[in-house]
Amino acid sequence: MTDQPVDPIPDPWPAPRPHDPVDRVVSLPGSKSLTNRALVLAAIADGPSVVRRPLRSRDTLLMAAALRSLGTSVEDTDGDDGSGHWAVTPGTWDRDADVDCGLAGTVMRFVPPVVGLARGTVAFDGDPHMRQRPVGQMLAALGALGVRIDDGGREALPFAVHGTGSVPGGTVTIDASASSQFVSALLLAGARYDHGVDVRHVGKPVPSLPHIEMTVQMLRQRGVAVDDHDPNRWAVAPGPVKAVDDDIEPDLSNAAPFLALGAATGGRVTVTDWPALTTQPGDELREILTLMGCEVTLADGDLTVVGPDRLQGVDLDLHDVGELTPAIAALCALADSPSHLRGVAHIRGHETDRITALATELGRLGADVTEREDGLSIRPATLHGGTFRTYADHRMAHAGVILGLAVDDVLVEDIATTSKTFPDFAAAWSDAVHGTSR
Ligand SMILES: O=C(O)C1=C[C@@H](OP(=O)(O)O)[C@@H](O)[C@H](O)C1
Ligand SMILES: C=C(OP(=O)(O)O)C(=O)O
Repeated sequence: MTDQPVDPIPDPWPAPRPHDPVDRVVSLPGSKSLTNRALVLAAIADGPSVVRRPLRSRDTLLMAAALRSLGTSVEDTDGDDGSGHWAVTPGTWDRDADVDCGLAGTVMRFVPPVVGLARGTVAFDGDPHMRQRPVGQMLAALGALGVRIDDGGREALPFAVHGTGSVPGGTVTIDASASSQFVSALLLAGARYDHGVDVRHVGKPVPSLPHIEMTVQMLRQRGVAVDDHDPNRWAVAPGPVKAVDDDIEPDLSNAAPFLALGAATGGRVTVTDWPALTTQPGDELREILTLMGCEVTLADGDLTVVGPDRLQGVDLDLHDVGELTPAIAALCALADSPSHLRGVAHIRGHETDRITALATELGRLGADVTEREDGLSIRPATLHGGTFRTYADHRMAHAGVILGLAVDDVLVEDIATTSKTFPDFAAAWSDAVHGTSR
C-alpha cells in the first residue's frame, strides 16, 4: 500500500471481484436527466400528467421535494404493470419556500428559472461542495431576463429567488462553457415567460450538447416551439407547455459500470430496455467500448457487451459526454495500451474536481496517470489494492468498483454516495458481479 497518512475513512466497501468471466442480464433504474426534466415540465404544464417509471434516487427526490415546496402535487401512483409512477399536478405557486439542492446540478440550475413564475421568495442551498459548483452565469442571465435574485455577490449558493408571478424573458447572452445545464435551465422555463427566451452562448464551446438536445426534444414533445437552427443559439417561443405522460428510459450513463463488468472481465453483460433512439449521452458507450476492443450488439432492445481478452487504450474527446469520464478512465487504467481522455475541463466543476480526483485515486492504486488541464493520460501499469476515495461523487464510486473487478483488495470509500442517481447500487453491483445479492 502506498497510502499517504490521511483522515480515517468510514466503512470502506470491499469491491467485489468475480472469480470467472461473468454472464449477466441487468435492468437499470430510470434516467436522472430525463426524470428531472419531466418533473419540471410537468410542474409548469397546462394540466396533470404522469411520469412513468421515474428514477427515485437522491437527485430526483430532491427535485420532487423542491417542486412540492412551491405548491406542486407529486404523488406516488401504480402503473398497470405494477411499476411505481409519479402523478404530477401543477398547483398555485404562492408561498415562500426553501429548496435543498443536495449535490444535484439539475436542482440548483433547473428550479430557479421556474421560481420566477411563482409568487414568493425561495431560498436555495445544498451540500457543502454544492456551494463550489458554478451557477453565477446562469443567475446573471436570469437577472437579465427579469427575475430578481439575491446571491449576496457570491455568484454561488446560497441564493434567493424572488418570484413575482411572471417573467418578461426575451434575448439573453450567456457563457455556458462551465455547464450545458445553464442553457437547459433557461429553455425549460422559457415558454412560460412573456416573450419566451432567446439564449445565445458566447465563450468556449458548451459541453454536454446531447443534454441540450434532450431538453429541446422534450419541449417539442410538449408542443413548445424551439428554434435551434443556428449553433450556440436556442430560441423558445412563448406558449403553453402541454401536459404529456412520459416513459422514462433507463439511465444509460449508469449503465457504464455494468457494461464495464463485461468489458473488464472478458465476460458478457446485457442491459435490457436500451432505447433504439435516444438523446442520452450514455448511448456513446456503444462506440467507446467497441474502440476498446469489446463486441457490442444492440438487438430487440438488449445491449450486449462481450469483453475482449485484453482491453485497448483509447484517444477520445469526451466533451459531449463528460459524465462518462470516471468509468472510462477506470477502464483505461485496466487497458494494455495508453489512453488520452480530452476535452473535459468542465468536469472539474462536477460533484468534485473529477480530473484531479481521478488522477489522485487511480494513481493511489498504482496507475500511471498524468493530469492535464482538460483531461487525463493513462498508461498501462500494474495496479494494487488500496482504498479508493470518492469525494461524495457517485461516479468516482463507479470508477472504484470497476478497478475492483480486476484488482484484489480494492476498498471503495462511502459506497452509499451512489444513491445520488442509483438506489441500492451496492446490492445491484454485488448481484451483477456474483450473480446474487450479498
Ligand atoms: O442536463 C443534464 O441532465 C446534465 C448535463 C450535464 O451537465 P454538464 O453540462 O454540467 O456537464 C451532465 O454532466 C449531467 O450529469 C446531467
Ligand atoms: C455531473 C453530474 O451531475 P449533476 O446533474 O449534479 O451535474 C453527473 O451525474 O455526473
